[in-house]
Amino acid sequence: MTSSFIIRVPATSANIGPGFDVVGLSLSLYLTLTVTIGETSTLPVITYSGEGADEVPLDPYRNLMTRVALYVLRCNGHRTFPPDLSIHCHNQIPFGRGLGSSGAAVIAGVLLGDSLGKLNLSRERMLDYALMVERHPDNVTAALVGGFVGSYLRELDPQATEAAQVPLSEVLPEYPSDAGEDWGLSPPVPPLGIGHYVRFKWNSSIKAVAIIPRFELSTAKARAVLARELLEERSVPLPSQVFNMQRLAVLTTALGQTPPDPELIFEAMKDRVHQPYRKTLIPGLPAVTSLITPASHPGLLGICLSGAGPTILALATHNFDSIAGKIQEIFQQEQITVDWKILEVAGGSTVDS
Ligand SMILES: Nc1ncnc2c1ncn2[C@@H]1O[C@H](COP(=O)(O)OP(=O)(O)O)[C@@H](O)[C@H]1O
Ligand SMILES: N[C@@H](CCOP(=O)(O)O)C(=O)O
Repeated sequence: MTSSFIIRVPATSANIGPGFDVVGLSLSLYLTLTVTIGETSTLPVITYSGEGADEVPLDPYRNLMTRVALYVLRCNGHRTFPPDLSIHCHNQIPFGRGLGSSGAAVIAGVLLGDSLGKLNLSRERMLDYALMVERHPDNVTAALVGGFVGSYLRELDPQATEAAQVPLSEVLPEYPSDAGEDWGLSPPVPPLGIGHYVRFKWNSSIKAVAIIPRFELSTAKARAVLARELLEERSVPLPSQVFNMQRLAVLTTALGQTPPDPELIFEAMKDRVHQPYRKTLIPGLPAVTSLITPASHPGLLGICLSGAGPTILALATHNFDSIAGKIQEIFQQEQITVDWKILEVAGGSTVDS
């Protein structure tokens, strides 16, 4: 007899300008896993359609989602995947564009491990597992709980801090193909309560226009440039930190107000902590964030880089075509082709039978 269930995880846009590694917004593009147990095969069979289908590994010991699921299972006393497992993934979230595809894959893996092991983990505990893999909380928290979310990593005691910082290679090891199910050391179990979060209000008249360049920029690369630049200056200058904190404090309330105030939000979505350092990787970014305003494009509320980029996120209540058209024109001048989508703020991840 076969049984099946469906896991659905939304895309996310992190930072929203000043909230680097702090805020995330879940968006209506989804990673959907249809999981079936009872179709005979020894190893899990993964099939894939949609975004990334031509590049994602289908080997369950190489695929990010199933490696995370195996991590969760092994931390909870299961040696490996249950037999006779097949997983079909349909993915609408483009890879390496700043729309949280890896965060969604990590959350899908945690939910998969939880369901396969019948673990009944709480959301908070699921977040602990996700944070052992993706160590900035903004994307994974918003993907798990949905909405406009702020989060921080808790100050843990020294032992727990060490446990939460074990190298990623120990959390998600390379599983040797000839080792059967005996993979040696036990996996590092996450300490309790690594992250805390809160959901902010969101005015439902606000839509997210995602302008998605047709090139990939890995988050690792976009974080490396940041590390390099900041290393040279030693730290983010204090005036830039204050600039961002002032804006973030206003933004988290301003996006829930009725009616939304374009002047307030446009200024509150500016950033001096990460976008200036990333402009070398995203030609057109300075022009996009300076040339289009609520005065030139009524309906526009604010513009920022989505996550680590290269996608641009424009928040707006109307006039979506003309806002996206102008951003497309700026990218065209840099010989960059884009696609764009109008997205809603989504609910959190779900598992349904
Ligand atoms: N559904 C998925 N299944 C397996 N791996 C995925 C999936 N989605 C993303 N990934 C992995 O994450 C990488 C992209 O992550 P990242 O560079 O953080 O960009 P972003 O999260 O902004 O899309 C992909 O190249 C792929 O290796
Ligand atoms: N705060 C992170 C967010 C990365 O988001 P992604 O969608 O690009 O993975 C960062 O800015 O590096």
